[in-house]
Amino acid sequence: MKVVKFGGSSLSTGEQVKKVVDIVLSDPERKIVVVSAPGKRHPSDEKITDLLIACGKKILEHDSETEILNEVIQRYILIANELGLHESFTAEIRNSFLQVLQKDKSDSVMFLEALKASGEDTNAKLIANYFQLRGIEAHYINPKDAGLLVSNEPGNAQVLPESYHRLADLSSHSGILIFPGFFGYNEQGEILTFSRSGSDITGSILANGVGASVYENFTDVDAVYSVNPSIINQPKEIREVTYREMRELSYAGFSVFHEEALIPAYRAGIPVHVKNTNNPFAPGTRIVNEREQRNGPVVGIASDTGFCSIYVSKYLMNREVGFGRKLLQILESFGLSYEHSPSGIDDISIILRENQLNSEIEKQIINYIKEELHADEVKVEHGLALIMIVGEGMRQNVGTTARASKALAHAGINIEMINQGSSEVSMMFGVKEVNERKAVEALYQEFFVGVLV
Ligand SMILES: Nc1ncnc2c1ncn2[C@@H]1O[C@H](COP(=O)(O)OP(=O)(O)O)[C@@H](O)[C@H]1O
Ligand SMILES: N[C@@H](CC(=O)OP(=O)(O)O)C(=O)O
Repeated sequence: MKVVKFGGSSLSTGEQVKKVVDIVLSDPERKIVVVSAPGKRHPSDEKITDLLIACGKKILEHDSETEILNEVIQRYILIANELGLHESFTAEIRNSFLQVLQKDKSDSVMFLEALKASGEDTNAKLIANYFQLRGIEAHYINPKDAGLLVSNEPGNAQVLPESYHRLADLSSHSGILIFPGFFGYNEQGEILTFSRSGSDITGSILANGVGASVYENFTDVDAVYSVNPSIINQPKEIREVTYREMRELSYAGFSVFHEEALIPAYRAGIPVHVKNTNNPFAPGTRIVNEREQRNGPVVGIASDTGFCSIYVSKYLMNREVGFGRKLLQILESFGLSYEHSPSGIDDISIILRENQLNSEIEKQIINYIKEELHADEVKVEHGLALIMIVGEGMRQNVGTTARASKALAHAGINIEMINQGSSEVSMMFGVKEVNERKAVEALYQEFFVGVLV
């Protein structure tokens, strides 16, 4: 049995939904279908989820939501009409949104959670309806009825372990099951969403629960590319990548697959296959436990912006017991999470996402570290991009750091920091954000041009 997930880009129009249904029907193993809300039809379009968030904010600010709400409803009606669904169903769509808007707003966060989830929920109902119109036994499945329990973390929910055995029952359900992605329910029966793009996570959880033979993730590109295609035109495709490599690449910027979506599939040993809805016969990319090392040490180069570093130096820091702990405790007291912490004998840098800071918090942290830890110097550097080169082959291969540093030096890029992950499958370079593209291009040239991956 296969679990198949279709992203928002695969469901943005009626034409796209028809392709999705054809793909599902072309393989009888494709039984559980996870769907996102309709995504962008063209680059300047808006995703339904973004429209719903904007709509919810208007309501909570007592502003008029009518225009955005109509836009949302019209998008579904357009799709429903393209698919030839019955008029009574289009009326149902309108009513279901109006019902969500009637919900209690005293807890604004939970109200927004329910509104966000209604994008996937409505789409799952719509798609089930279209399967039925084509004469196929298909059922919309509600995540609460199926037992998808999640933690109480709005916009960042985590699956609760007891979900898995409950979800296992889906495998004995008749027909094709259409399951809305992106959300589950807490123990009180309230809706909570995963982090953005989290339908990938739903698919992986279901694949684990039913013990699928494969989790197919359909999107709008032929494969996971070795580098973000918006930086390099037509980059090399990755045929096979390990869970560990993909986890690092997703974390570091490969938005094609959600960074949290690998773990459930990995734990159950289920391969993930990324494929293109618009070109389903392309081989795609397989995410597996082990792969053959054929084409050099690096499988992919990811990058992301929006980081800053807190640099702390103190003479003889290495001899001071508990220095690192105290420093991290200060960050914890401000509720900050950190990404990396490269260190030397007398200094340490803590890399954070800079959207967690503002000038006031920054000032307080600097003073706190100076006073509590008697640091010689504390400074914050903004506008950093992190470039991650990833590959299992880096563990056995000597000289990868040297090649990468040389390539960056040739391109005239100053490396602000280097950090090699303890797993030795990744190496991170911090550069100024303005140099992100140039750095990725230089590294791509070094590790991929002329190499078959
Ligand atoms: N390394 C990469 N390989 C492939 N696509 C990538 C990569 N990095 C970023 N992307 C982007 O991810 C997009 C697909 O992800 P997303 O828009 O979330 O799809 P979906 O709507 O299917 O969930 C691609 O269109 C591409 O622009
Ligand atoms: N619709 C949700 C969840 C999701 O996974 O969407 P997509 O498949 O379009 O990335 C979001 O936009 O976050």
